Amino acid sequence: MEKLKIAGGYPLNGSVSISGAKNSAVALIPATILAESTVTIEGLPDISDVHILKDLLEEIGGKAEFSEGEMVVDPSQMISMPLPNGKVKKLRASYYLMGAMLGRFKKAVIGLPGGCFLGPRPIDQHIKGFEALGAQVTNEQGAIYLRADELKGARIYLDVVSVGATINIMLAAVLAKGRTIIENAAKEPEIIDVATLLSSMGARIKGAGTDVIRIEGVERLHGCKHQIIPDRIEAGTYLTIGASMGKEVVIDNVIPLHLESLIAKLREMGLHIETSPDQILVVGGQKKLKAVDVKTLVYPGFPTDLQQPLTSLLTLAEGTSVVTDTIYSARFKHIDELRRMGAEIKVEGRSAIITGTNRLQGAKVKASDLRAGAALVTAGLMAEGITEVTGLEHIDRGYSNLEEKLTGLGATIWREKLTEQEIEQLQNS
Ligand SMILES: CC(=O)N[C@H]1[C@@H](OP(=O)(O)OP(=O)(O)OC[C@H]2O[C@@H](n3ccc(=O)[nH]c3=O)[C@H](O)[C@@H]2O)O[C@H](CO)[C@@H](O)[C@@H]1O
Ligand SMILES: C=C(OP(=O)(O)O)C(=O)O
Repeated sequence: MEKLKIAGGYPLNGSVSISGAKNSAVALIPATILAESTVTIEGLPDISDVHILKDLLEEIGGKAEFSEGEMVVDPSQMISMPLPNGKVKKLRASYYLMGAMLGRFKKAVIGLPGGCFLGPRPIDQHIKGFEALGAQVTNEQGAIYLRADELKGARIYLDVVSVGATINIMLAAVLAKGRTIIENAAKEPEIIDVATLLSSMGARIKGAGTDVIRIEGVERLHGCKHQIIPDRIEAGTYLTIGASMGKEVVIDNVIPLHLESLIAKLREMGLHIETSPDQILVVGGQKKLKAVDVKTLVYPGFPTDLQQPLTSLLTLAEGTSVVTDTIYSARFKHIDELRRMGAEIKVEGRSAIITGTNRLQGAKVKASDLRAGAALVTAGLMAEGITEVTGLEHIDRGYSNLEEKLTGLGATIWREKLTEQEIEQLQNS
């Protein structure tokens, strides 16, 4: 086990290149199951979620090679091996194995997913979609059993706008007979990315990125090559870091349109931001930042995944900010840790109320989930003195080469092994 150590309080400068999107990668990799020949995905991030999904493809008989961001998957020998336990529990997106395996084999057994605990994260809308397509679905001792004699297109209205359910139903429907219509679909850029891959494989999909997606089932799908989109959440994290400690920080390999809600908020706080087709420049440290109110919403609203890092930045703003998470009921586990660093924050229901302070102080803190980790690293860079962050298994799910990227901006951040005593303390905490 390891910890990150950060010597905070120093200005950052330079450029950082953004990796491929985690939330696309974790759907694109399972989508390869649907093809009859080799699929190559370029630009994948080097994160644990990607490595685990590669292992899971191998567990079901696929051949997968991953190096320098490129994954080559030969799905021809895959079988519908049950995966009730084990690695499926380590990430959220293992739920995409349900849609992809149901689509290809008409049967699957997949353990309920893991991922960040942010309050209850049911998958009832995924199941509603699979059932509408003709599958029988049962939950037996924490694993979902899916089986269909035949999948037939259907009209499916999502009661909750869900990224996962939208993509999972797409995966199951592309090889179903006839037309599927997903209404009240999620519109996140990652959904368009998955639809682009599936279309390159021969699927017929219209409307991805709008709230009505139409799919005409096809008989078979073939291999192809696909370039993943950049990670808007990783980019937003570095943008927030640049806003807090940057003199001039350039975020490279990004689609600024995907981050309009964050850019608008940062401008409202008084930051100078410029965009070009694939870069964002943020100029920080010029004047005191203004407090703002933020409410997380489905895309193109402010992303819940950036709520936690933004909270760290708001601890420096003049006045009181209110951050409300409308997507998750318990995405505030980073707040107690920020308080240890001197932040003045109270949580009321789904809102965090942040009173700006002059300076955070380095402390020993623990990441309870992926973006809590991003928030604590951001706070550590802002704080005076040394911050130690544990819980790196969460951060490593979503940030490729974090220390290298931050060191490239001039940060002093490094990893150290935990001592036996520290491991014991963590286990008892
Ligand atoms: C792997 C991945 O892409 N993860 C992202 C995905 O998660 P995930 O796909 O799990 O999130 P959803 O969009 O499905 O969830 C949104 C909301 O809908 C609820 N819900 C969802 C499905 C369902 O069947 N029933 C239901 O009630 C959830 O509890 C949550 O409150 O989108 C979230 C919202 O942008 C992001 O925070 C995650 O980073
Ligand atoms: C919540 C997240 O991830 P997951 O859905 O994979 O747990 C996230 O990326 O912030």
